Amino acid sequence: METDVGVSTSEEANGSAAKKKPTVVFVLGGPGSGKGTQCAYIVEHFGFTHFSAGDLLRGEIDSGSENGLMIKSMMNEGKIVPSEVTVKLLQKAMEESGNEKFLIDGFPRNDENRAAFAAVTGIEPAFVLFFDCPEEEMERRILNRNQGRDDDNIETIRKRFKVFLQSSLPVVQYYESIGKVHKIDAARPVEEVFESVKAVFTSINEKDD
Ligand SMILES: Nc1ncnc2c1ncn2[C@@H]1O[C@H](COP(=O)(O)OP(=O)(O)OP(=O)(O)O)[C@@H](O)[C@H]1O
Ligand SMILES: Nc1ccn([C@H]2C[C@H](O)[C@@H](COP(=O)(O)O)O2)c(=O)n1
Ligand SMILES: [Mg+2]
Repeated sequence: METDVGVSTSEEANGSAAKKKPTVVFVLGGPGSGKGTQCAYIVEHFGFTHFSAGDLLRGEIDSGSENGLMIKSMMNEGKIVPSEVTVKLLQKAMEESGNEKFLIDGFPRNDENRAAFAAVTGIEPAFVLFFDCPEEEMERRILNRNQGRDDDNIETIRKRFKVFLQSSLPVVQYYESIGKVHKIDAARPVEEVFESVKAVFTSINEKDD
């Protein structure tokens, strides 16, 4: 097991009673690119807590909350749920976790998500992992996933790809423009992808020492 990654700190220079802000890494990539799979490995090796925005939203549907029906119908159309809902779920999950290092998977999905998270939490990501994978490979993976997700059908998958290109890629491009993206070739076998991911976290660990 590797040591923890302490990638960002917002402690004030004078060190007076300043509260350290959590370290957040956004994990982005198209539907089926392998975000959840790689996050499980990162958790094991680097001590992060993993939150998938999609999983939190599915949990909200299952809990029978008042937003459940709206979330379900948006997800079945491959649409992005209003940021207010998703940011609240992420903030609550982080507060309750007891950890200070988070992988946030599948978020921000659009510029509204990005701005709302920054405004509500005051947190900017330490960096962004972007899993780059061709659409045909992502489609193949999703169709073989068998996790019983309502949105893993070809009609919704195509809608999700369209939303990814139109709304999510521009967010990756924004973070690229400010030098925060580590792009990973995600079309390779799981272990090979993780070697590249590990190199990113290890090099950040070393820089921090
Ligand atoms: N590198 C890989 N090579 C082959 N299959 C993979 C690879 N990574 C993940 N998979 C498989 O592809 C499917 C999708 O992976 P995963 O659920 O991690 O993707 P995701 O990016 O989280 O997708 P989504 O955005 O839909 O939640 C899973 O069945 C997983 O086992
Ligand atoms: N920030 C987010 C993340 C996810 N959703 C919705 C829309 C997605 O199609 C669906 C599934 O997400 P995944 O598990 O594939 O990451 O959840 C959203 O509206 N906003
Ligand atoms: Mg996922």
